[in-house]
Amino acid sequence: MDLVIKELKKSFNNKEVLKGIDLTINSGQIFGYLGRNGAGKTTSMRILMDVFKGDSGSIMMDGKEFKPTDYRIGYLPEERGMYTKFKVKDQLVYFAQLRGATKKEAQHSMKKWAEEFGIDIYLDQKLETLSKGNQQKVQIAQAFICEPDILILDEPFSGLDPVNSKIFQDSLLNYIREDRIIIFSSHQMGYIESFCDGIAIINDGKIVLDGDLNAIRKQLGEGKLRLRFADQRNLDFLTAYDYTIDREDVILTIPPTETKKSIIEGLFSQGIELTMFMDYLPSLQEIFIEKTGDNNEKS
Ligand SMILES: Nc1ncnc2c1ncn2[C@@H]1O[C@H](COP(=O)(O)OP(=O)(O)OP(=O)(O)O)[C@@H](O)[C@H]1O
Repeated sequence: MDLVIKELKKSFNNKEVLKGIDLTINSGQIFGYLGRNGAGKTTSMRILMDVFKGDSGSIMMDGKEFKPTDYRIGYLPEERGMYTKFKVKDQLVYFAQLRGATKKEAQHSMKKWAEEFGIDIYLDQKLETLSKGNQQKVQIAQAFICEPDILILDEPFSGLDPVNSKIFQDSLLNYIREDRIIIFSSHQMGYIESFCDGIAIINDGKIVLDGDLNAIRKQLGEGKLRLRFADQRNLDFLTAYDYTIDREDVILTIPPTETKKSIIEGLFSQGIELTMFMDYLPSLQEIFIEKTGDNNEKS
């Protein structure tokens, strides 16, 4: 499946929140959607969910107009919204039925996902009697129930301890299928880096970067080298170069007159003890700050 969003705009009270979003989201992988607080992520996801309409623009699925009612959509909202006074099992069955399941299918799916996330022992308890982390697992089970075609997860890891994070990561990776779209929004860059192939960064209502994460890292790292020296206290031999320090490493910009090879050979010929050198690949955090930081906002 290919979900293609074009020129999507949305204003609230005359304030333009989405300023013409262009995005392509492919099935069969986890798509990472990033942006600073208030950038417009939730607004875009809510339009996809048909909570409200965009003011203009188009959303197409496989070349046809996207109709949310044609798909099962699982949503884990950032502000968790379940009924705290209801029993866990009743809520899960309710959400399954909302997604079009019969009572029998709903019961079956409720049991399956409750077991998957280890909350089957709480099924007869009211949600409010569970710990925060266990409530979070109920919310996650709710998103997966009835195997949605489109799964939208907003900060799914918040509140999970490392063991439960791992259970959730495994479930998420198992869930990937060619006929499923998974959209994952988080401020925790490590998770996006470890799961997502395609990413998009939204800043102030516009997409400022999108594509395959590995390709983006390669492209943005071009022309730079990561070097590590046995002794980093005195780097006088680098004065001719433009470089920055990243913990124990030096990130060096290759000048137009030189190549990777000439730099390394030059260092060796001076007898400098180089313990590691590699192509520089910026982290997602560095990319994010570069694309959404204050300097960028002013430009
Ligand atoms: N229903 C609404 N009415 C008025 N303004 C809204 C509404 N929903 C969102 N906004 C505004 O739209 C902007 C984008 O909000 P949105 O929730 O989409 O951001 P976000 O990227 O999801 O942020 P966060 O990372 O903080 O969750 C914000 O300025 C927000 O105040």
